Amino acid sequence: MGRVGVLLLNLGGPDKIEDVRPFLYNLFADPEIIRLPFPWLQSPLAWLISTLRAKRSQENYMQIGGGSPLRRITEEQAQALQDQLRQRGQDVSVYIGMRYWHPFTEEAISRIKRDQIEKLVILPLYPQFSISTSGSSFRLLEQLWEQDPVLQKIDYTVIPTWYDRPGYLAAMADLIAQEIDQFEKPEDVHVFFSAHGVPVSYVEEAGDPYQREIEECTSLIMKTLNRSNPYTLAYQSRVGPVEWLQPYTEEALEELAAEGVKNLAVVPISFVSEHIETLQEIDMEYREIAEEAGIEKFGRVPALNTHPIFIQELATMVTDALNAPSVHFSEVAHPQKRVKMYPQEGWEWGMTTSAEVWNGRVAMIGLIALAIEMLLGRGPLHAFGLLG
Ligand SMILES: C=CC1=C(C)c2cc3[nH]c(cc4nc(cc5[nH]c(cc1n2)c(C)c5CCC(=O)O)C(CCC(=O)O)=C4C)c(C)c3C=C
Ligand SMILES: [Fe+2]
Repeated sequence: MGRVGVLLLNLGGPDKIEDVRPFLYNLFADPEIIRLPFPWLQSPLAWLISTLRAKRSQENYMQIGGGSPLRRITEEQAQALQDQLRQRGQDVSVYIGMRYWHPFTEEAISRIKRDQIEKLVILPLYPQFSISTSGSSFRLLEQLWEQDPVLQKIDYTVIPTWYDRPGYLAAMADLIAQEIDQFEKPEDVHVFFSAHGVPVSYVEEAGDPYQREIEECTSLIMKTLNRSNPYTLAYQSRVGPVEWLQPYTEEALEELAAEGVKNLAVVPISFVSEHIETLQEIDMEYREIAEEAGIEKFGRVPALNTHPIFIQELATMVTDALNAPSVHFSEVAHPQKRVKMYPQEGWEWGMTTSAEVWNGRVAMIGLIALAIEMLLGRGPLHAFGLLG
């Protein structure tokens, strides 16, 4: 085998407070996050949403020290994985490709080309597949491959999803057991899985397997834990006006408290590193909601980060993938149907509901843009060079 590389895919997060707005812009400019029928609308809308959301998001990042720990933790995971593979006699270089912030996927690809990697394993750091996460990164890579004859010479393989791998389940069960054993009566603790949500339309209309994989994953973790504790699964971090997967975490917490649950161990389930949604949303916002509702002890199971069993499993996945037939983007990147963010999204000509909805939206965007322009003296019209 020639030079071997592993490309770890992740979301990326703002390193410092000034990065928050451009990070949000990159996120909302991704058609796998907001899909619009007119591609030309994507950038202005991303600009508008990121500008409107930046202040609130910055306040949240300020509460966790002014930036995301994601880059540091992903670098630690990459180093630990490289060490583990080298201990197993596999001379492998590990690269990090973030979707929305540095080091960007494009930067990782430049390094992979510079190092003349001949065999590449592509491993998303998302245990469950979603169109909005692993799917988005695979789409980007597929486009880079299509444009670049040098990349086309690399013998690559993709690991699309790995929520059911024994080492991952064992590491999660180990962290949960450690947390519930800190309670006075471990057998009474309610295990509360909080997964990152996605809009319902991703699952129901675009065929995203995310919800099914999350449900199977929680059940497999509980089997691996092998204790009789009751458990609940809910979804956090919804954004925007559409319906997301339910139950929502805040409502499920209040319901459990109303049922008399006093001891809770919250398990972040869809991501393997600490990040803003564990450190700020769960540890601060949801803790407050739960305690106000009557939960007496709110424990939080840490994210895997560099848990040794987890790192060993990543290494095993890489060696297994090197010995198995290759899996290509065309087999994993495409949702079965078109993603719809809104029920009326599909365009139909004529005096139709969809035309009314889209006329209304365009008018709303115009009004909001005008309001921002009038309030701030700067706004989208300046940004697009329409005003001096
Ligand atoms: C598996 C995990 C994730 C899924 C699924 C996911 C979908 C998804 N996210 C947004 C919008 C935002 N996500 C943001 C941050 C963020 N998202 C994930 C993971 C998943 N997202 C992580 C790990 C992070 C944090 C990165 C960090 O800085 O530590 C943000 C920005 C933060 C904020 O302003 O709240 C937004 C916005 C959508 C719309 C979506 C599915 C369509
Ligand atoms: Fe997200």
